[in-house]
Amino acid sequence: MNQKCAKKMERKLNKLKHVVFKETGIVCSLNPTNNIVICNAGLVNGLSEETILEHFSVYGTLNNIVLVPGKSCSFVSYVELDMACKAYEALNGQLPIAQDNKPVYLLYAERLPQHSIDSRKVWDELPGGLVILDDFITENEEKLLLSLCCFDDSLVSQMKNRQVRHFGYEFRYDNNNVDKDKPLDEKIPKECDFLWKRLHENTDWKQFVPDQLTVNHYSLGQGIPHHVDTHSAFEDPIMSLSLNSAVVIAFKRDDRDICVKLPPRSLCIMSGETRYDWTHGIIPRKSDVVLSNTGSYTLLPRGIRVSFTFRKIRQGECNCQYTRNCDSYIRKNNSELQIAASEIERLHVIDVYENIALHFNETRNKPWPNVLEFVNSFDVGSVMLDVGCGNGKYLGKNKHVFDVGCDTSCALLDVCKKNGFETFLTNCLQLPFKDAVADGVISIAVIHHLASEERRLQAIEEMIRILKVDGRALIYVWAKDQHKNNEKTSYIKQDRKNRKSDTDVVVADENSEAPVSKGMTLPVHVNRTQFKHKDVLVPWRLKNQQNTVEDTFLRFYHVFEENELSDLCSKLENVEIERCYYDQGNWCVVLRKTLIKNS
Ligand SMILES: O=C(O)CCC(=O)C(=O)O
Ligand SMILES: [Fe+2]
Ligand SMILES: [Zn+2]
Repeated sequence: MNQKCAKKMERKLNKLKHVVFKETGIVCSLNPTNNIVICNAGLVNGLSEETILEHFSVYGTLNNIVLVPGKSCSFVSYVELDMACKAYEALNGQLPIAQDNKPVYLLYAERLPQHSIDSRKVWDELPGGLVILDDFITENEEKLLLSLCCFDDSLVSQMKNRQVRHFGYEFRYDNNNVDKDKPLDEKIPKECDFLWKRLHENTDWKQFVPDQLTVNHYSLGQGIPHHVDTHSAFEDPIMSLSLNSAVVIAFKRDDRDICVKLPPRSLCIMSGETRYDWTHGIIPRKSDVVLSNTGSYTLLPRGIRVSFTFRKIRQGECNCQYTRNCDSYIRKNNSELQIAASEIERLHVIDVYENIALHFNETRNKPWPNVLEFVNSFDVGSVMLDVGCGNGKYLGKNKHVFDVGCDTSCALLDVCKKNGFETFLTNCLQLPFKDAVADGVISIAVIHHLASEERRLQAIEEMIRILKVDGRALIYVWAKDQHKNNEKTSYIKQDRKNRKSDTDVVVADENSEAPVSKGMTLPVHVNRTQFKHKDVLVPWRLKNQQNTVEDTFLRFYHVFEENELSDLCSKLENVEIERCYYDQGNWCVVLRKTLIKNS
């Protein structure tokens, strides 16, 4: 390096030193230690453990890799000082792994950040009901099984997706189910029978004999997206035999992510909690990062992997206790909801708001900026309707428009009236207006209280009906995902200490249910936690002036998945979705009314 370059590098590193300190609180310098800081590449620029390991393990054994969420720096730690020095000399200012293929800049650090990467990603603890039996079969048996079903390798490697073959019954990926009345001619090969004898002799699974087999053939770089094997399709357990190559499979539940190495010839038994409540998936990549027994990170290259997944077809519906991923439970609830929808809305929405109106009013006075911006975007003289206006938080905000609110709660409309707003009483399913009279409609946190998809669609249809062509509507609904982009929403973040009003404290246990109508029950959501179900009862603890709890009410909510709201809106022929976004734990759309397309 000439002197000019050296000066430039020094200035660059000095600047980055401050950036790293600001981002992580870690002091770094040019004094060699075992820990190297990659100052300008991290999770935000798409750097992965795998890439780090690929380039840095060339110089020695790593005992830690730390990627900090949301940051553009990362850390690598070597077991020996001279390894770190060698890597530093070779890679500083050279290695183009940062964004735009710019070289990485390196410094040394005294310590690593406390909160490492994915501190959620764990290796030592298996989810409940997961068992891995190493060396379940011998190498000869592995060869025999591999020979049972040939995939043409030259053909396979050109395909984007893994190759799949079914025996006994076909698993259809279009509807995630099996045709139970259409068994295949090709049964599970007899050559597999020794597996069950061995299983019965060596484990507590004394009865299990599968009647369905899926063979997955993964070429290099292929994986399988996270999923739960459909509850109603297969019994418990599910067993997967790994052949030819090891792979890392991940199990996820809530914000936990457990990585498990499946060596070749091992049998992975997924039962109970693992089979029903955790998703499993294999990231598509060519190698995996594994934590060895000695605590060092190594790169485990993958080869072609074939897995034999054995299952037993379930007759009838599933009635497991793990309801969130249970298609049987969801289907039953949905059909019951269809029938009972209007009654549930009356008991668990309309009556509840009538009862909690005054208390609700005290807790709802801060308008959301994006809604205000929408309201303020209308011209002088525009006609605007707030469907489900509640206490009138968004009425009278734009002084140049003529705005009217409507709601099902007389008590909330009284609050509006006291503030001098125009309102009327109505249900959002039928708006008492002629077609095409309004320039704008807002409906904030309303249609998630409707208990069937048909009714939610009907409410949107009504809003569009009363809009003039080119009129715009803004709709907000509560999102099922309250952890979007790794940020918890204020709903999740608010804990007891900094909560202004103590209305939403935890009153439900995990998995508790409450009756709603005609023998039907719905899950009761635990406040301030992620949603487990889409149709839930959310507790409201009613407090009096003295701030003591008088009663608990359960409000019905249908919380929305990503894209669910926009998919629903797309069903209407005369709307264009102008914008779709996530705001304060809600999914939001801006719609524009159009003429009916091609008519
Ligand atoms: O390849 C594996 O081990 C898992 C396959 C799997 O999860 C499935 O086919 O449902
Ligand atoms: Fe699976
Ligand atoms: Zn189930």
